[in-house]
Amino acid sequence: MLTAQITEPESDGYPIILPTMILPSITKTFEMLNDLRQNPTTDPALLLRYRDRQYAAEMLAVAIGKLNLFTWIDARGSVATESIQQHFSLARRPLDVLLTLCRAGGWIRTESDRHELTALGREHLVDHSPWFLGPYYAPIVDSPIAQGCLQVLQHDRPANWQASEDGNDWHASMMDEAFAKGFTDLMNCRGTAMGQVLADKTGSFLADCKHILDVGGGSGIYSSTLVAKHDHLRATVLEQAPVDRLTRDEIVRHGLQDRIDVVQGNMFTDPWPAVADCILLSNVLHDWDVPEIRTLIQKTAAALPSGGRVIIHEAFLDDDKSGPLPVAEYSVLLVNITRGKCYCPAEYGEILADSGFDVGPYQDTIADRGFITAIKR
Ligand SMILES: C[S@@+](CC[C@H](N)C(=O)[O-])C[C@H]1O[C@@H](n2cnc3c(N)ncnc32)[C@H](O)[C@@H]1O
Repeated sequence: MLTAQITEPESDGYPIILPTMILPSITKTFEMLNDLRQNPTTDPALLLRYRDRQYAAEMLAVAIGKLNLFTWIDARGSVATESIQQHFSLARRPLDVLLTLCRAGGWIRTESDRHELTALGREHLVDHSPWFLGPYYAPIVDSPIAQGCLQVLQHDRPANWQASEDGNDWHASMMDEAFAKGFTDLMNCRGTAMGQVLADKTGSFLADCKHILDVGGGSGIYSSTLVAKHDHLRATVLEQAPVDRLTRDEIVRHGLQDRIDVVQGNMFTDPWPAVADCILLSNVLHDWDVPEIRTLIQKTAAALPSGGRVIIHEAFLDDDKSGPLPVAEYSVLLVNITRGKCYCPAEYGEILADSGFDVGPYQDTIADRGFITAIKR
């Protein structure tokens, strides 16, 4: 990206760009691109939300137009999750995501695992109400994304939208070089500002740490922002092929190859490098279901010394799973393209505690993301 320096407006209202001013300005732009210590001054949350909420309307359309879920709940007054699951033959993971979306949207409320409609849900989502809005969603109820939502709800299998053309899910698609490049770029651009804020907010937690292991680190952007802001840190990124090659290129682009190395490996089946006193799991656990999360957290515990630290960074639900709405919407995207969904701090906290960690409080970072920390006992 090249920019030219723009001078103060002249009397005719147009700025004058002098050739001699262009070179220092270009240099400044490249310096800014490489200076990972410089945070943006604005909040990109809405720009990310438009993209992150992409599946939510279709999931609601399916709940109204294919299941008639709200009319069914209303006829029963209140229902348990298991009754919904059995009656509609739905899988546990996507049903949890759908119910979270419904609570966050304010259409149902849940107490002791029993769900009932709110006034908003009863007036606008029940098919015999005079204010029923079902027909408003009819045009999208058979769209490819809606069909994918229905498939996930019924079969718990990610649909293939946003994966490669051959119908692989996201995980299999990441083995393809071209797909992996596009998706790693996507995560990298999102990670710059998020990584900078994460680095700011974890400063005191990392004060006594020396080496971070960034598991499933993608482009390595979080390692890069952490070491850029904290001079005492080094990092190792553990990534699978072919992403690991992209990771190396990105780290060289930032000039951080002397402080960050990259190890190629499968985080589930290969041993993790025993180098770290802190492990970062950024946007990794939310790609997986609970058994895989338990495995990754147990491997985290095994790779750390006593007193070792862990940071889980991603988009978190509130512990009662009634919001925040942007995260509930993002969870619909994740349940459709990965084997995971968004979780709350309490869910990870329980697994961390079982695996020998003392768990710290949740903290926000930027754009609906945040992190929890834990220290190995
Ligand atoms: C959603 S991305 C997160 C990337 C980065 N940590 C971030 O926060 O942007 C998940 C990453 O996990 C990596 N991954 C998935 N399965 C893996 C495996 N079995 N072993 C190593 N890495 C894996 C993917 O290649 C991908 O880069």
